[in-house]
Amino acid sequence: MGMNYGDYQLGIYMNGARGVLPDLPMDSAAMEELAKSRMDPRILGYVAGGAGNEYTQRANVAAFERLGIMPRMLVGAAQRSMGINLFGHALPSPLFFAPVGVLGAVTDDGDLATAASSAELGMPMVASTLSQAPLEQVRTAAGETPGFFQLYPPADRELAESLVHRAEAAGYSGIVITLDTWVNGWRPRDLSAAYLPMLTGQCLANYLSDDRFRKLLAEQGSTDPAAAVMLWASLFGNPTMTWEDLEWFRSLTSLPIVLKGICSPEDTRRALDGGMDGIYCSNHGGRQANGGIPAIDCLPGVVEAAGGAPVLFDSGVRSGVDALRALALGATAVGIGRPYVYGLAAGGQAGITHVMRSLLAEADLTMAVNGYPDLDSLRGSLHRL
Ligand SMILES: Cc1cc2nc3c(=O)[nH]c(=O)nc-3n(C[C@H](O)[C@H](O)[C@H](O)COP(=O)(O)O)c2cc1C
Ligand SMILES: O=C(O)C(=O)c1ccccc1
Repeated sequence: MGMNYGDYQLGIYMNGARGVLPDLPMDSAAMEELAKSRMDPRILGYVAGGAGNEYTQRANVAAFERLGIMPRMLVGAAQRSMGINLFGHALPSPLFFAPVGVLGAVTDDGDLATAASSAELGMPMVASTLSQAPLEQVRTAAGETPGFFQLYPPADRELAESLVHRAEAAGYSGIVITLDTWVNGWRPRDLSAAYLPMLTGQCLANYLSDDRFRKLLAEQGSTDPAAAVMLWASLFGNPTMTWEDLEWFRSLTSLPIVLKGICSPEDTRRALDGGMDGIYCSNHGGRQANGGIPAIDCLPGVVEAAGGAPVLFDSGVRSGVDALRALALGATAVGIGRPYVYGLAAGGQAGITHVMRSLLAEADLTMAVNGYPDLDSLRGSLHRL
């Protein structure tokens, strides 16, 4: 008899039958509450907060509730498959770890704990440029599971090249270039605490360990930590980038490149015409711009314009059912963001793994109940409420 991800449920009930309750919460909202009680208030504000009055952040989540899955009976869905193929990699599930740049500020080993969960679950991690452990160590900790490196292209092109070449050498399977964070959005929670983790020197390991960055630092005259932070701040973003730079992106690597932060069909076509290999539809969880469109409402247009190219999606996924909704709208793979960060804060690596297993189990059981044995059959099953 094959295994289904939903079997995680049975183990929990069996434990209960011998008097053992789960030591971690069973849904995203409860996990978030527990994490909040265990987090430093400034880190909590950074993770939980978003742009402006956080309308877009809330709307991202709320928009999922308007999408209902039609149940179909007597389909014989005893075995479900959630496997996907992404850039030639056969993956056991469609979930992945969205890039989060302050994992190392949540717990010292946050990046490595996430990578260890990635190894354990076969679920790819998109490793952020802003990590506390250098990208090489993160890759090693992810073991056999393929992973992607998320690049914030710095203003210095040689530094960008150096980071990409390091990612290639370390064994990453592709590069995710984030386009929506050239400047930091207006974030009242962080402003009230006057707190940005990177400015206290956290999560800059990829820069501090980089030959090009160190050369630039040496040229500045001072190599003390404050000077390194100032150099980082001056190089981090590059708001002058335009579509003209796609050729340069393409020249950086022969690995697959995915552009993150695309929400419009026009931009989707432009990216693919310019030689990009995939699209990552996301509004950064409402952290960057307020007053936007819920990301899930942008997904159908992006999928259509992508014409079969892989479409990754994140922003607002809080349950296994939300993941199914995004897959039913045509996403190839679904990124989990804040929920696994709360798992990390509440329970370390075991907390991350529990969050991901719970999402997978809920998705699998919902497919079983509703009569969808695989992800292809889910397509077109959504009804707008
Ligand atoms: C604390 C935090 C840090 C993040 N850092 C990065 C990052 O370094 N690079 C990036 O591309 N996206 C980053 N993101 C955005 C996530 O990849 C993702 O788009 C977002 O979390 C999705 O929204 P959700 O978590 O509300 O579902 C970050 C998100 C959070 C919550
Ligand atoms: O917090 C983020 O979402 C993020 O990715 C970021 C990166 C650099 C500066 C500010 C925010």
